[in-house]
Amino acid sequence: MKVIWNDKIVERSEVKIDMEDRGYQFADGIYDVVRAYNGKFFTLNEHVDRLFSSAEKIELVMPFTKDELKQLLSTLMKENGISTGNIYMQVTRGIGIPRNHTYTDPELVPPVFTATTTIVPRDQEKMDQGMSAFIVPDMRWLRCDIKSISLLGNIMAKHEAHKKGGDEAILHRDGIVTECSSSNVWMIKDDTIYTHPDGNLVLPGITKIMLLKVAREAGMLVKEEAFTIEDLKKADEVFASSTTMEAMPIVSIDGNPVGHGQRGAVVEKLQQLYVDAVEKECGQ
Ligand SMILES: Cc1ncc(COP(=O)(O)O)c(CN[C@@H]2CONC2=O)c1O
Repeated sequence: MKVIWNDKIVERSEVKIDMEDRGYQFADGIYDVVRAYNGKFFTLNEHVDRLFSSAEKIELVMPFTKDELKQLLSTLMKENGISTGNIYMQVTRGIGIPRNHTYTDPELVPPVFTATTTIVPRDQEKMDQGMSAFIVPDMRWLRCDIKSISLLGNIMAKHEAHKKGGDEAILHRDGIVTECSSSNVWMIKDDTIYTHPDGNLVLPGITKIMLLKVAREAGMLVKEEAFTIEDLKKADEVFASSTTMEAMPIVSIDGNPVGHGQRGAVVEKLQQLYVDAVEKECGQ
């Protein structure tokens, strides 16, 4: 498998990351994950726009234009012969010698870009069966809108859930549900769909944007409104959304069944609407 290292497509073994790269020492960097189906990217523009938005928020100067990046990503997908799979891409602020908290000068120190591909078919069985989640306090910082590689808060939360046998962690701040450790979270009550509004407490998920769009186009009632842990426990259906999971039912929370303990009709409909949107953009 080839990878991207800065502006070149190379063998993975050729990549050399300096031990004083600020991404390695400070997690001073950003990332994004974009998915392709049938060899075509889905919502590539939205993901590239978000990556550039994250860069702007941390004053990181991107090393190429959006079009140059899209071209590079398309070439990598073709070189690796990816039909249905993901690209993980990240940018760090580059090498900081000597180590210092203040930012390196982008005129002197180039950022470091890397991207890798993985072949990941849709996990239809998991999407049918659903996953389990545990509620974990959201201990992250207050700029969760930035897709940062500083993910300790996220991975520690997911680890808490895994230790209890769960697939995902549902995060809350003083009882208000925000999102999951690596996905947005939604609940359905009396056929109304709820998810936390965008802002500094959640990542503005691209899958979330797409689900809001297709749900509203289908005449479904959707509210971008925060809800509490108590609301969540009384929900008829709960699901998570991300580029890699699409709309993934959550059928148990803290070991207790959600609704009837299986995927509900609203989530199943949303899954199909999302698949239809994918097939419209990427073909069958
Ligand atoms: C904290 C968090 N919230 C929400 C989302 C959903 O965003 P998208 O709908 O744009 O994917 C992600 C995606 N996390 C990516 C998706 O796959 N792997 C990841 O780390 C995430 O990490």
